[in-house]
Amino acid sequence: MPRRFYISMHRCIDRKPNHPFSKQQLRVEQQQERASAMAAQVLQQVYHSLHDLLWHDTSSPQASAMATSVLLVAFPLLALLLVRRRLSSSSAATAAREQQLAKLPSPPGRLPVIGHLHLMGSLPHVTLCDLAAKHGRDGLLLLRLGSVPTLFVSSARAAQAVLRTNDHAFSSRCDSAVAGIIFYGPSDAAFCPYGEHWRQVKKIATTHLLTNKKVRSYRHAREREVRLVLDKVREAAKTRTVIDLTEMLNEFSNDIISHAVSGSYPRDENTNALFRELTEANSTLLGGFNLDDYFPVLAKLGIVRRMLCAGAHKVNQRWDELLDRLIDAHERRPASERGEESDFIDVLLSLKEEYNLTRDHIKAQLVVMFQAGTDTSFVALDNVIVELVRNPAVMAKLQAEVRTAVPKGKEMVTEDDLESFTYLRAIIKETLRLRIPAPLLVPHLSMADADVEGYTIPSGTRVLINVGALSKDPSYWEKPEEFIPERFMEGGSAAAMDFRGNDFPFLPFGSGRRMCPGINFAMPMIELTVANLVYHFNWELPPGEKGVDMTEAFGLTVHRVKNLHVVPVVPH
Ligand code: HEM
Repeated sequence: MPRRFYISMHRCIDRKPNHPFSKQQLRVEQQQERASAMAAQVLQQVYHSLHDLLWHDTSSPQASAMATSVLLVAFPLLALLLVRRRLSSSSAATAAREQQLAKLPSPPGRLPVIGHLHLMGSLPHVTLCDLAAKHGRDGLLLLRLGSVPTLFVSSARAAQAVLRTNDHAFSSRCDSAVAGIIFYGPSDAAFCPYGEHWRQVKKIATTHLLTNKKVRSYRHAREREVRLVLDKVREAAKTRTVIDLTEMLNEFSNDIISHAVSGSYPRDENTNALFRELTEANSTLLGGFNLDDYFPVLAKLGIVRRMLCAGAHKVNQRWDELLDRLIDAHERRPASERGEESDFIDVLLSLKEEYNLTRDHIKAQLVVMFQAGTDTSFVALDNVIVELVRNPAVMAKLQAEVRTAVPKGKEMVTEDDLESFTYLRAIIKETLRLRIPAPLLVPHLSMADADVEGYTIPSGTRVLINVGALSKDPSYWEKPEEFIPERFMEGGSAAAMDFRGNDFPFLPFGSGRRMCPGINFAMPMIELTVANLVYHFNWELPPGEKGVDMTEAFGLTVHRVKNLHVVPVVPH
């Protein structure tokens, strides 16, 4: 807290009356003083608790931004809450809700105004595991993050109760002003609240954009993009140059999605780079600390909302211009030129009447495909390569699988070759188990009271499913912290376990109504890329480097802080 603000606040509290009062005036004055003193105490607590975040946890800009934002809003918010306290506590519905919430296990240390926010730290998925282990019961833990009750789910049984038994109650998304701007409403498939519109757009994603048939139609585009990566790596291998493989794979994932969204018409390097820049800008906006996630009442105030949303409006304007340009170009193109490989824009335009889609609805679907598809796929792909570099025996076994099946000297491994690579698929599964790109899924919101493990979870509760903890739960996984792809091979301890939403200890794509519709799109892209990278090259760490830095950062996805730098070597 700025010292200037702190001192002036105390001056205000220490002020003594300098003129006589009536008894009633005096009582009012005393009450106000008590409220002010309480406010000062609370702010002092807030200050001390957040002090650590601000000054000792500078590793994450998100943590600092969060702490700063909380400090900046704490005082007005507290005043607001003090005024509203009487009103809200008199509501019977609120009281009943509070009673239900009070029965749930919750960690100590809850502060006024910010609740448990100060306990989150810079890696919430890690902190939450620790808190759940210490204070959770029946796989459940209730946190008050700002003014929002948040249920944290960390057992496979409780996850099943939320995502399967009560899926209908837990299938909405939380209100977010920033997501509303970025996703035109939000009216996209991922952030749109549950309802008829969401059902329609999710149906479009699963039955028109991301079907097996559609994904197969992009096969040549995938192979072409992989070939471009191989060319770049081959150049570096000639001189044993260190390459930033993370950066290369990020660009590659973005290009693949760009192709699916807008095809090769009218696309160029600049458009791809712009897509990438805007997707990253969205990730920063959505993955950062957003006040309205924790203080929705405050965020509804005009001035606060304007401040919160300024950045989102700027980014949205740039998306808007880019997408308008691409949609216009697609509309001008004669139908005869579209061919079999129609892209997402073609498909959405063809569904306009059937689904009553406005231009903004179409744009929302396009933006979300970038957002949901790029970062997750890229992080998964990058993690696979990182684990291979860290586990040379696994790398050697995979290379043997691929190099035995594909004749030496072939220009590239194609999608026809992938079928027989069972070890490759086991490696991808094991990576998705040990390093889940979205370890808390996307937050769900309950729309009705629902029973979970004997507790009533009231409607309006935000729910985070810690799928990262489920896939390391020792009651389901042998040596859960070790990278052992063999567990997924025939005869292995997890041979029957799959990630398609039916095995609750293993949910990297979620489960139920809100499950990811992009598995069929992501898998061939990851398999094809990894198969080619290990078929053509051996991989070494740069001279002098002893290992890969695995420090993580939390955002829309969990990714490593440092990029993977490696040296490609052409085998003899
Ligand atoms: C390895 C890659 C991927 C992973 C690990 C992944 C993971 C996830 C997760 C965890 C969710 C949230 C589920 C929930 O909230 O319960 C999700 C939602 C979603 N994903 Fe993926 N995803 C991947 C790739 C893709 C791709 C390639 C696309 C599209 C091109 C895509 C599109 C979506 C959409 C539209 C949603 C929102 C679904 C809804 O809210 O109903 N994802 N994904």
